[in-house]
Amino acid sequence: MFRNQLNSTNLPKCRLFWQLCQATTNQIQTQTQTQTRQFRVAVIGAAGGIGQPLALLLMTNKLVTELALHDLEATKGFGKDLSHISTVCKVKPYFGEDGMKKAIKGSHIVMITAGMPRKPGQTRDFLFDTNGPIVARAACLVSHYAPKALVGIITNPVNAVVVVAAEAMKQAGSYDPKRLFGVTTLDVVRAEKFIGEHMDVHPYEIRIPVVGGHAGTTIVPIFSQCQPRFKGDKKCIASIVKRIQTGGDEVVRAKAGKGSATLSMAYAAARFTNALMRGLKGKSCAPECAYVESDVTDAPFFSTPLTFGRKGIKKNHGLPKMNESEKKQVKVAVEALKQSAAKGVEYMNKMRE
Ligand SMILES: NC(=O)c1ccc[n+]([C@@H]2O[C@H](COP(=O)([O-])OP(=O)(O)OC[C@H]3O[C@@H](n4cnc5c(N)ncnc54)[C@H](O)[C@@H]3O)[C@@H](O)[C@H]2O)c1
Ligand SMILES: O=C(O)C[C@H](O)C(=O)O
Repeated sequence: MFRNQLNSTNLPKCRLFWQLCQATTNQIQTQTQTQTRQFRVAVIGAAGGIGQPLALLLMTNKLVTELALHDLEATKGFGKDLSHISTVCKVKPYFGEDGMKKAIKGSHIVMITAGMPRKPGQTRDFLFDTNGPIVARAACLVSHYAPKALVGIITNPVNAVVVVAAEAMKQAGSYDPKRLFGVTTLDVVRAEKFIGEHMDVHPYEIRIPVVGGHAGTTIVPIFSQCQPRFKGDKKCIASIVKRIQTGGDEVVRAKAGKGSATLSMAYAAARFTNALMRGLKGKSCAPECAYVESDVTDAPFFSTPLTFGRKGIKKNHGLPKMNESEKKQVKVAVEALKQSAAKGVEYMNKMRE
């Protein structure tokens, strides 16, 4: 129809009409895109092994409007690179000590991945002295400049530094336990992958809660609640549990001194961020496990399945039904997590003195 009109003698008028139609269509498309893409997400430690692939995955998430990328190292180069990707997401690179505040300000979600990864032979706990202060500072800035933001902490040792973050936020004057999360999604991702491989089922179809914390025996996959029902004997379960608990060591060894899990972690963090954003939008999402302040056990922080909403945690589903062996594993985890939490609190108390 438009082509016919364009062939007529009335060309200038038709062209104007055509341009108006085009402009309206573009406007509608842009509005639709911006209506669905509406969150500013800050990645702190963005130039690192996890930060870069996480930024790439978030760039392609329809819910992200703006990515604030901060690192002590320069973020301008890879920020520029990302900014050429044909999505409507804007990239804002920041660096240096001052840049963190600017990256955090105005963000709906802050993902913290800043800090050292471990080397073969080291435990995650070994990183506490280096990474504790980094997380404390970031948490303090969130408290001041984005007190309503949801904060995901990836930096290790998660079991202790999430407590450091909580204490830092309390000291800074704004802490909401519903908005602070230790990211343990990689343990769930590993469980889905290893169980999927064992049962010859697509990992997307596996659902299994992994409760506790994020180190060794504090990682407790609840096989009795695996869906579809796990097929395998006790020996088989024990060997997959062990592999999930030591998945991080497996990668650290394979990388032979060049860091720890980055790509699988970026995948897990992107999945977790997406779940947080769906909650913020009031959309439904399958529960995800995360390490949060909790009264589910005697440990002050504990990972259990959570449903997210507009203000962070909407529902903590608590401990799933467990068999005797799983209950024993949780007991062991609780004792270790009490110690990790005490370490985090003690550190922040010393900082205050
Ligand atoms: N939660 C988990 O499941 C999980 C999984 C994998 C790794 N991790 C942890 O994530 C952390 C990061 O791992 P990575 O492989 O990306 O390390 P990396 O060394 O590749 O990157 C870390 C980045 O943090 C930056 N950084 C350091 N101090 C900073 C500060 N004060 N402000 C801003 N940026 C700062 C560094 O410049 C670097 O670019 C490690 O502590 C690692 O143990 C956690
Ligand atoms: O193992 C590590 O140090 C990194 C991370 O916590 C992981 O589980 O891969």
